[in-house]
Amino acid sequence: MKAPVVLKSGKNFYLVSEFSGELHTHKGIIRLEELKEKDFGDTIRTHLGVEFKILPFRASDFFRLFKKAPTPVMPKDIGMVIAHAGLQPDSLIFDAGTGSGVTAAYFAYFNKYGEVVTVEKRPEFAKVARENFRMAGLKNIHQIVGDAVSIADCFKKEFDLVFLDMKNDVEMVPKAHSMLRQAGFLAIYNPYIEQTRAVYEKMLDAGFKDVEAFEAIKVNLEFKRVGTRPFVNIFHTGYIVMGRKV
Ligand SMILES: C[S@@+](CC[C@H](N)C(=O)[O-])C[C@H]1O[C@@H](n2cnc3c(N)ncnc32)[C@H](O)[C@@H]1O
Repeated sequence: MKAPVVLKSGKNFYLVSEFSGELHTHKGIIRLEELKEKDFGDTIRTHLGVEFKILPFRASDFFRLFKKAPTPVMPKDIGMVIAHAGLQPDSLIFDAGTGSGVTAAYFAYFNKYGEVVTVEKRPEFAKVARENFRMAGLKNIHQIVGDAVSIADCFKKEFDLVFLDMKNDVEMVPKAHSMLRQAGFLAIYNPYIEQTRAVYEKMLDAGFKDVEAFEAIKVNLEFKRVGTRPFVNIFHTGYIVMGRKV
């Protein structure tokens, strides 16, 4: 078994990047050298005797265990974009801004034979994302540090999907139209309604078709002895506007 691995006890998860030193958890200290003799599915104990299950680091852990710089997009929203765009695994994707790299990582993971170009203007965030991509073993991501608005001019009509989660997204809309191949999709994520309306209108102006604005709300079910009811951890994350170049 090789690093990285995930240690799980109840609802607590830890990402371990090397099998040396100590991991201080809120349930006690784990000597990481002991992991060298273990396999996935085994358990390891803290000095207080609490067991942690050893699991592989998978895409389902990206959102939970990536180091966070700016707030990442949640899997429920990324999943909507991937399905709505009918993403094929050999696509060319433009992602701006990179932020913590969660969106770019999911795009790269589900785009095994393709490439992701991700652009971030703040070098310190790009560094966090780079480390996340390395931990996740993702090799099909190309990082650019700079302003996506000017970098967009360097690309031709070659992208299958452009995803924007950044400032100046309205300004990016016509540029995204030029960068997309025929039948390619633009998806824009925004936490606020005013900005969502602005990009929606700009997408219509720029010639995008089938433009839709929506929100994905995840409602969990709580099963109790007295009955079952819905509960929502986080009600609102962001609005997504999607349109197609046809
Ligand atoms: C909310 S974060 C993106 C989170 C990312 N989608 C994720 O899932 O981890 C927005 C990022 O856009 C970057 N940004 C804002 N304007 C930008 C621009 N014009 N060019 C490149 N990056 C930009 C910010 O620095 C920030 O890191």
